[in-house]
Amino acid sequence: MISAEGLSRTYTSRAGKVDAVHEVNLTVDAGQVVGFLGPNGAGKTTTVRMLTTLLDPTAGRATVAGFDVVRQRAEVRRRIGYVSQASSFVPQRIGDELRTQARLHGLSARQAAARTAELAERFDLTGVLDRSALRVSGGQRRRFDLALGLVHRPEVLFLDEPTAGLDPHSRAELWQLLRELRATQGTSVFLTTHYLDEADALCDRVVVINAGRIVADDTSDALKEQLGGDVVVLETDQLGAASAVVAAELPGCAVDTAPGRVRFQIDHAQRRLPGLLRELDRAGVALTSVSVKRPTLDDVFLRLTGHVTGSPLRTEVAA
Ligand SMILES: Nc1ncnc2c1ncn2[C@@H]1O[C@H](COP(=O)(O)OP(=O)(O)OP(=O)(O)O)[C@@H](O)[C@H]1O
Repeated sequence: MISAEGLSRTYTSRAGKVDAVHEVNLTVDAGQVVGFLGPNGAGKTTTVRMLTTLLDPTAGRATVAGFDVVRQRAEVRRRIGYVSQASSFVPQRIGDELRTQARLHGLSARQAAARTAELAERFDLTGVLDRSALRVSGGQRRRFDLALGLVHRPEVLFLDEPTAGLDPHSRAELWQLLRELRATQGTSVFLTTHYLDEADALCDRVVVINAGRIVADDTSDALKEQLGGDVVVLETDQLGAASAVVAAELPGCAVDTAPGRVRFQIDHAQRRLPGLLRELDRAGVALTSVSVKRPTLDDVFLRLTGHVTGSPLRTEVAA
């Protein structure tokens, strides 16, 4: 559905040249939901603008829904939906805007009214169809943006930070809608986000870009696996005996002890812990607690990019 080879964009300004996107290779299959992550200035928007025909690449090529983004711009546009970060200024009433968009995409007046009713129902907008998009809540506004992007039943939907600025409740609602969309429509989705948990929860694959280059492209689970397994902490007063059992059962595993606890890292802890716990019990080691921490996508992101993402969620939580 999306294919990019060597896709590049260099900006030239008075300050000099910026390699905003450098030789990006990318594929997104039909029905896949791919999260596109990167720190500020990494090249996400530039990539999305090229894939949505809004900006010409300076090198390389890309096809979306089978059409070239430069030579077959109109064909691409007909088949994609793009919900941008800054939703457009829409003074019209929500219902009118949905109908107008449907007519612009070639639907008859009757079909446009039917499509509007269908989208309003699906995105829970029925009660606000007579209101201007400037007079609804943030969550309703994002749902309206999404409905607008889907009016013409696009094959590929581009979402630029779809839940930025939403409160946790509206965010959860939007996640649910995106999951339903994926389950029922088979639409391919390319979603940029700063929220690592969003990529984890919604996406089949995560592509990480840093300084214009793709630095990871895999499932979030596979990326987490690369971090070297789960961190296990055993709380016990019998440090010597506990570390000896761990060392014997998990040869080569680095064991770190501190007063009251033994800590180590292993792959697939859930599968390997029961056997280890049996051996500890057999050796007479009393444990007061056992905890397992899976690496998070934040850990992966930090390792790949060296940045802590400017996650709006964290700011919200902290505020
Ligand atoms: N029109 C432009 N002229 C010159 N440089 C630009 C232009 N647009 C973007 N850049 C530069 O290109 C790089 C990539 O920017 P881009 O907006 O694609 O990043 P981003 O990953 O979307 O960032 P953010 O998460 O902050 O939105 C940055 O260094 C940016 O300053």
